[in-house]
This record gives sequence, C-alpha cells and structure tokens, in this order.
Amino acid sequence: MPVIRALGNVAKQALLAPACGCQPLTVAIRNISFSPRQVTSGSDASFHSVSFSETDHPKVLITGGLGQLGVGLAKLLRKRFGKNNVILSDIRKPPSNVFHSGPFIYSDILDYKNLREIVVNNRITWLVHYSALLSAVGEANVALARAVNITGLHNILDIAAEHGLRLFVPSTIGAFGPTSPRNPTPDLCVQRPRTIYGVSKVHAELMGEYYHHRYGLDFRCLRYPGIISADSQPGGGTTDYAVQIFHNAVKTGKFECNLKPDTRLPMMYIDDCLRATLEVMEAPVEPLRMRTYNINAMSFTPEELANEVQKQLPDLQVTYEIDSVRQAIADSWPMNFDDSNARNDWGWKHDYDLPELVQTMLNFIGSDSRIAQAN
Ligand SMILES: NC(=O)c1ccc[n+]([C@@H]2O[C@H](COP(=O)([O-])OP(=O)(O)OC[C@H]3O[C@@H](n4cnc5c(N)ncnc54)[C@H](O)[C@@H]3O)[C@@H](O)[C@H]2O)c1
Ligand SMILES: C[C@@H](O)[C@H](N)C(=O)O
Repeated sequence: MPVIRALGNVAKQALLAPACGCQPLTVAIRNISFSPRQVTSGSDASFHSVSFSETDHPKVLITGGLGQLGVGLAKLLRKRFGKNNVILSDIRKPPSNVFHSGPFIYSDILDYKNLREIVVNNRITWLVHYSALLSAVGEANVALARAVNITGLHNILDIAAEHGLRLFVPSTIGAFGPTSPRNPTPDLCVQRPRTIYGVSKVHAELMGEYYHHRYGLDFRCLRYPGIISADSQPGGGTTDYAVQIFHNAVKTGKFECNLKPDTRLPMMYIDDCLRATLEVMEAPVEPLRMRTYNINAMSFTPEELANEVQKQLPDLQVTYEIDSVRQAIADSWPMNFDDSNARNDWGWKHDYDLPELVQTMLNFIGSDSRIAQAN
C-alpha cells in the first residue's frame, strides 16, 4: 500500500523533525481519516472518508450501553436524533423492554474487527464509549479492568480516528488521587489515582487528548461525579451507596451504609449527567478550550443524604458497616469538584441539587414499588 507507506514516512519525518511542527501533518491526516493502527500495522484496510451534510443527524453507537447510564442516554439521544440513529451495544443480553425500544447489537470492545464492522455497516458518526469496570469492581479484578478499560480504549480510539468519528469517553472524580487538591478539585492538577479504574481513566484522558492534537480526533470527555439514578442500577462503584439508600428507604426502611457518615463526594442526578453529555457532544468546537472537563452538581456526605431522605421518610434507620476498600477509595477522591471551566466555556448548568434529587428519587422509586405491589 504505497499511500500507507508514504504516510508512515511522513509521520516518521515529523517525529524526527519536531521543529517543523505537527500542524500540517495533523491537517493532512484529518482530511483522510487516518488511523495510527493502519500505518503501524501496514494493514490492507482502505481509508474511509465519511462525509455528512450539516442537516444529517449523527448516527450514534453506545458501547457498554446496558450499565447504569447507557439506556438513559440512548433514550435521550433517540428523542433528539430518531430511534434508529442510536444503537445500544453491550456484551450482556438486553432485557426485553430495552431490546424492543430501539436498535441493540452485541459488541465486545476487546474485538477490534467486530467494532470496525459495526461502525462501517451502520455508518456510525458518533461513538459514546461507556464500557468500563468501575472503581470497586476494578479493584476486585485488576487484570480484567486493565483489559477492558485500557486495551478496550485503544481499540475505540483507533476506530474513532480511522473513521473520523466524534468520540465521547467519560472520565470520573476517580481520576484524581490523594495528592490532588480535594476541596475543590480543579480541571488541571496532580492526578495520581490509586485504583486501576482511576489510572485507566487518566490514561483515557491523556490518550484522547493526544489523538486530538496528533491526529485531529474530535475527542470529548467529561469527568462525571457519582451518578444517581432510580431506574438503573450502579455497576460496582464507590458511590453506589447513594443509589441504594433510596431503594432500601422505600422498601425496608433500613439502610446499612458502607462509607463513613462524613465521607463527602461530588454527586449528580442522572438527567443532569446525560444532558451534559449531549450538550458537550453538540457544542461547537470554538468554545471548547479543553477536551476534558469536570462537571458537577452537588456534594454531600452519607449523613447529609440520610438527613434529607429522613425529611420525607422519618422512620428510615441508617447504620454504618464500613467497607475498607471503598472507604480508602472515597478518602482519596475529590470532596468538591470545580467545574467553572465547563460553565464558562460551553454553558454547563446543573438542574438538580440535593432536595430536588431526593424528592425525584423517592417519587420515582415510591411509585414504582406501588405499581409492583398492585400487580
Ligand atoms: N455511574 C457513575 O457513577 C459514573 C461516574 C463517573 C464515570 N462513569 C463512567 O461512565 C461510563 C458508564 O458507567 P456505568 O455506570 O453505566 O457503568 P456500568 O458498570 O453500569 O456499565 C458498564 C457496562 O460495560 C459493559 N462491558 C464490560 N466489559 C465490556 C466489553 N468487553 N465490551 C463491551 N462492554 C463491556 C458491561 O457489561 C456494563 O453493561 C463508564 O465508563 C464509567 O466509568 C460512571
Ligand atoms: C464515581 C464513579 O466513577 C463510579 N460511580 C464509581 O464509584 O466508581
């Protein structure tokens, strides 16, 4: 493949002569949807040029879509872009309501060719990469977390660069560690997390930004706080207690918390999180001074959350049985998140503070359990 070899030579020259600057190379690469994997492997794959008119809706693929966040995001994006323009994917079997609500496809992010086939056959233009092992589950299975969160991400980056996709990868408050400023934590500061989850997310931030600067990849990343949702279960994180308390409060009136009562962490209601994701994906390029932004809504401790729930359900009894792994993780994470750059650059604004969050969660779970009892 002479074109690929020629590109490889250009890339080598650019690396050997950094004084020339990489901008011309970046522009050339961007225009032909260059994939670093194609050049280094010398594969026979052809280049793809994806052109869409301004009025076309994006064609979106969501990986890891059956977790806490993916189904809600698919619903939001389908409302905006049309049901068939948003494909959910995962390695798990979808429940029937999800299967019947729009396109679903099997996709293992560790299988590069399968991913490429899906992107090509469905003419994907936006990729939302949700697959991951979260903080607590990751510590219990470091090898798998490393494979999914790091090797999987490499596949995603290469596919996105190769096919000129707009790529969203969420990061997290977990991308910070005990040596980061914790109250508040700004966008740019020391990031030395102590979990495989955090390490893999810092890696994702850096690799995405590198691909953006080096190859022109349209990479967008938000660092989410702990996300709280009523109709989807968290996948094994440190902030899961803040979801479980609502279910237990409604169903049993008792909750055993696995974090200490004064553990303060940034949190957000799922509707705010998903709206932020859509907004940053739709944002024009010009105001995006950075490619990775903190977003925040509120910060609270288990005790403060319990007090707010008890305003509605005064009989709720909360006890504490500390999980040492989760506690150590939480103690190394931000207590308050500084998201002023997101607010200034692309207009981020949250809707839900603690009282609205609690009211909304209890309404949702309460009505859900009343329906279940009636059936
Ligand atoms: N939920 C939160 O509080 C939160 C906070 C910050 C960041 N995030 C990030 O948002 C994203 C979505 O989070 P979530 O809470 O929905 O996660 P989750 O753990 O609930 O779901 C992750 C999904 O990834 C899938 N998956 C695992 N291995 C896979 C593979 N090899 N190929 C394809 N899919 C695979 C799982 O089956 C699962 O459905 C993650 O990247 C997470 O790090 C979440
Ligand atoms: C904070 C977030 O990344 C996830 N909910 C976790 O606790 O692991």
